[in-house]
Amino acid sequence: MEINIHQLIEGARKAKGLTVIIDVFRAFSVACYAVENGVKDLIPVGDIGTAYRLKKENPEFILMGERGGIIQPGFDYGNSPSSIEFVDFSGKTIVHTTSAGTQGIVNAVEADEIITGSFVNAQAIIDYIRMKNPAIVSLVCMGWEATEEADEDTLLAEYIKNVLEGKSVDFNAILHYMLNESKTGKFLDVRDASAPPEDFDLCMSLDRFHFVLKVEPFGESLVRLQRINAITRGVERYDTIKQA
Ligand SMILES: O=C(O)[C@H](CS(=O)(=O)O)OP(=O)(O)O
Repeated sequence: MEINIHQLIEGARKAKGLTVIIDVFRAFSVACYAVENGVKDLIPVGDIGTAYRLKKENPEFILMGERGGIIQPGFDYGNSPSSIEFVDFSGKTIVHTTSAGTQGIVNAVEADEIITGSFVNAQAIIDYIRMKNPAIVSLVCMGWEATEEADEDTLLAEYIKNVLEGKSVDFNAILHYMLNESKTGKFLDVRDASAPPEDFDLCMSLDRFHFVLKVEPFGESLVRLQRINAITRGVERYDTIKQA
C-alpha cells in the first residue's frame, strides 16, 4: 500500500486511490456530529451559491457552514460542533459548505473513492482503509481556507499513515502540541463566538465515532456523505448503513 500525504487544493486535485479529505478544524468533525445526530442526507458543496439555491428550492433544507470561519447570512448553523452537539437532525437534510473541507471534496476529481478525515473517527478511517486494502491511499490536508497548511490536519495524516505502517503513535503528544505550541490550535481560543473554545475539545475527541463518511453521488450533480459504521473496532468487518 502506497500512502501519500498531500496538502491543500492542489493536493486534492492530485489525490489518487482511496482518498481521505482531512479537515479537523472543523468541517469533518462537525459533519460527524451531524451524522451522529441523525441527519438523513448531508450534502457537501463547494460553492456557497449552490447552497443558497438548494435552500431556495427546498426550504426545509438546513444550511450549515462558514466563510472565514463565520456563519453566513441565511445559514441555520455555522461550522461549530458545539452548536450542534445536542441538536436532533433526524430526517433532516443538511447542505454543508466550508472554506477548506468541502472544497477538498469537490476538487478530488482523480480519486477512486473519497472519505472524510478527522480525529473524531480516526480509528474507523484506519480500519476502513485496512479493510479496502487499496494500492494507493491519498491523505489530503485541507488546512486553513485551503490555502495555508494547518498542524492538526497534517498531524492526523501522519497519525493515520503511521498506524497503517505499523509505527507507534502518541495522541497525547499531539494534543499537547496542539494545545501549547500550534498556531492553529490556539486559533480556536481567540476567535469570535462562531468558533468557541469548546470546539477544540470536540474536534480533538479521538475516536468518539466509529463510522466513516463516504462521498457518494446524490441526484444528478450533487454528492452526499454516506455513513459506514464500524461493527468491530480494529477488526476488518464493516456494515454499510444505508440512510433512510
Ligand atoms: O470554520 C472553520 O473552522 C474553518 C475556517 S477556515 O476557512 O479554514 O479558516 O473552515 P473549514 O473548512 O472547516 O476548515
